[in-house]
Amino acid sequence: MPFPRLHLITDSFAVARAAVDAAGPELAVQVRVEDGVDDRDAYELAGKVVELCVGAGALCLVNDRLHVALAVGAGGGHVGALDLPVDAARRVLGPGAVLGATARDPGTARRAVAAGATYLGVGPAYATSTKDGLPPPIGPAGVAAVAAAVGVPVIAIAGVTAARVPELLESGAYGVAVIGAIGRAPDPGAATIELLKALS
Ligand SMILES: Cc1ncc(COP(=O)(O)OP(=O)(O)O)c(N)n1
Ligand SMILES: Cc1ncsc1CCOP(=O)(O)O
Ligand SMILES: [Mg+2]
Repeated sequence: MPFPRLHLITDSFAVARAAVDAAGPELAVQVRVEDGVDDRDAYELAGKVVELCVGAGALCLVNDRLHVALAVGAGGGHVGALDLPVDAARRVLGPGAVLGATARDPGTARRAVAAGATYLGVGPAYATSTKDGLPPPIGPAGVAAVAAAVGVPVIAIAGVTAARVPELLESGAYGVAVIGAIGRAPDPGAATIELLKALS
């Protein structure tokens, strides 16, 4: 199965289940819990999501907490500027794991790939209310600058909707990552299908 173009970032098993039921192996589910959540709760959620994903052929990734990713047998993890450095994360996960890294500019992107990143989460592409404290959006042009600089999949993140997917693909993005477009949708399964159609 090719690397997934649609990445759902969530801390809800119900949302993950609806999206996996709709997308199966075309989906990556990144388990991302708030900083105040205990490792035990993160472990229990991630274990349920991994079981769901394995049964459907979907990829499960764990945000930040790579020890939890290893403990539950996830496909890999994602790190940003406040997490383990990419080279350390690669050593922790091992050579075969999927390792995502956050980048918003070509220099950071190149360094992350050189350090062992499998894919890059690139943004914030647009403004979003989901996460506070983000730097200014880089827009499709910023995504394009990163995509032109690296040879790994670029997953655009922040403010992503199905309507914005075409311009992101045009900019060179391989795929997208979303929280709200699926997680806050009245019907997460239908929202998942809408995003997959936009990505196809
Ligand atoms: C696919 C993807 N891209 C970017 C991020 C953001 O990661 P990070 O910068 O470490 O911020 P937090 O998600 O930890 O708040 C991501 N998680 N996934
Ligand atoms: C975790 C994260 N990192 C950069 S933006 C973001 C949140 C994206 O949420 P949404 O898809 O609802 O804009
Ligand atoms: Mg992080």
